[in-house]
Amino acid sequence: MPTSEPEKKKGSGKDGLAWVLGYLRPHRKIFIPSVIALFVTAALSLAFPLFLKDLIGDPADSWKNGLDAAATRAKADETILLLLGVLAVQSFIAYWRVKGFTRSGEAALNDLRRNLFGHLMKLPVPFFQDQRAGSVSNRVSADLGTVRETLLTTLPQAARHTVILVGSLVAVFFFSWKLSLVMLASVPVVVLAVAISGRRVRQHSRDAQEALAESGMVMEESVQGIADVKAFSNEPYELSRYNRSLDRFFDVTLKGAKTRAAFLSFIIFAMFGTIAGVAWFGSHMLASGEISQRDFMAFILFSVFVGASLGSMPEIISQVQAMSGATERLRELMAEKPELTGTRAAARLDGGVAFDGVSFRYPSRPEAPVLHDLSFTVAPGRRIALVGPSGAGKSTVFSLILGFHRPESGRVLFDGADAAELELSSLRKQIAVVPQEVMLFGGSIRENIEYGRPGASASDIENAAKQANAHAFIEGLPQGYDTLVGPRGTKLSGGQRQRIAIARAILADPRILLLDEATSALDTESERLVNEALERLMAGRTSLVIAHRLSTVRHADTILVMNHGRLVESGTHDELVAKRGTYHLLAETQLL
Ligand SMILES: Nc1ncnc2c1ncn2[C@@H]1O[C@H](COP(=O)(O)OP(=O)(O)OP(=O)(O)O)[C@@H](O)[C@H]1O
Repeated sequence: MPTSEPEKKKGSGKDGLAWVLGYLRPHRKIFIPSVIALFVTAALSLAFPLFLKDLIGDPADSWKNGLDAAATRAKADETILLLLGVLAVQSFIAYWRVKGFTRSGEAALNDLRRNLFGHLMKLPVPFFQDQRAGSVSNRVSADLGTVRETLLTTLPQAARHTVILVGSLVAVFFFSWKLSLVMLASVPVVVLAVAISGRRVRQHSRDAQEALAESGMVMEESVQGIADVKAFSNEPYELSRYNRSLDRFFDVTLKGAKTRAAFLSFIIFAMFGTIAGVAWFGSHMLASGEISQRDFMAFILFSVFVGASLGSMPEIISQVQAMSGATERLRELMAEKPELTGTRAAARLDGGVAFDGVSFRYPSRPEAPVLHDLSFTVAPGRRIALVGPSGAGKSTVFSLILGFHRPESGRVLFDGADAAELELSSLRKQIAVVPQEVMLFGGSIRENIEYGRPGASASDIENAAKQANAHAFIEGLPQGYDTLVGPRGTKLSGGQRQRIAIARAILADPRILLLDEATSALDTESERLVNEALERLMAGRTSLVIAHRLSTVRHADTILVMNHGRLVESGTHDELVAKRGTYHLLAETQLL
């Protein structure tokens, strides 16, 4: 994530928790009863040691005190029935609690996921250009996974263990304050250990998350570019890259594991060592008749509960800390500024486009100016060819027209109105792009064409395909319009993909057309079909074409010749040829 954004919210763990809990607010009607049920079941689980101490302790005491064995048995029968009753109630409530938690938690998480995705969609193009492939999506899904785990598993656990801890502590003091004091002697040591290692555990978990996301990114890059990977026989290289990132993850995890392992083993020793010590002290008290068998049993059972709850706290704390790291990153993402947009909705455009003294450099490379004081005017309905050597800035002109970037100085104008004042979405709806390398979305051909105007009728889609010279070949496919095409349309040829993109643009019915002509040659028939489709698409619309073919430039009303981000020549083909300047050179050397 770029760090240049001024508005970065660095929340504390508590803020992060409050942020996540904020998403639970709309679902409180289910969440709050679930929390209450959680406390009730936690409290009820204390009944277990309470009844158990009677079952185990009473017979021993009555035997010692010479009481009637039959009465003791009857009391035990009564106790077990009560205990089973409590367990049944506890299980019944637990069923609803788990359901309620899952329902409200997952609903809240879905709201969060929706909000995040909605916000991602609003972020400016440069934000994504500055990221490596998949890094945003990988990190978001890893972080959401952590938040989910904490919300649905760890927080309920924390609440349960807290209730059990407090209840058990009250119980141990009640049954023997003397033994309790012996037991509690170890608590300050444990608290200190938690305080010291907690921060380190948190840092390690954040590092581990990042390292894992990094390896996910390597996989994503390799999978996305699989054709190139194979073409260059670079599988071993990619494997070694993946291995390196896994090793890094492993190292970081191991480092974290050391802290956690040391912490856990310390806790285990302190905890169970204390219980053993207490049992020893208690048996002395028992021997001198200072405590009854029943109370001693109660004390031991509740101490085990105290130990178990305290023992689970480090895991809970480290998970909550992991969540606070995850929410911190998610909130940073939410704090990224959305795309700047004007407020005035662009009315139906005539199609006039102009650059007025536009200078521009990419924020990621501020040292390299890309456009210098570029000015040109395109009258509505005209056809403009942009030519120039590679890196001249032609695609950048398109990006500025689409509002992906804002000029550093100067203005981009539509029908004379400053683009900065116009609402981006209303503007983009009137612009269509036919890129050089057409990427089709995973889905049917119909859906891919419909992307130009979501909700278009089947007949509109077919008409668009007919005008784009695509209908015939689509009908020829076994599943026709329902044929599924891969994310990159691998099942279709370049020319076919282009005609689908043209059909999409025809359906969108834009006023302005941005066309990046394919450099790769199509066979003559395919090229004729594509050109015919393009002619129909361009008719009556303002078209800007990054041209690579002489036939295209010949038909342009005006040719803009760019070099090093400047407009060096403009005019018709004949005028420019006569000038014997840059264009002439480009045409001669077939560098168009
Ligand atoms: N996202 C980006 N971040 C930084 N620099 C960029 C970015 N995109 C393009 N550039 C740089 O801007 C300059 C102009 O690039 P642009 O893609 O507009 O040229 P072009 O004329 O379309 O070239 P080509 O015909 O090869 O596509 C180049 O020097 C390029 O390296």
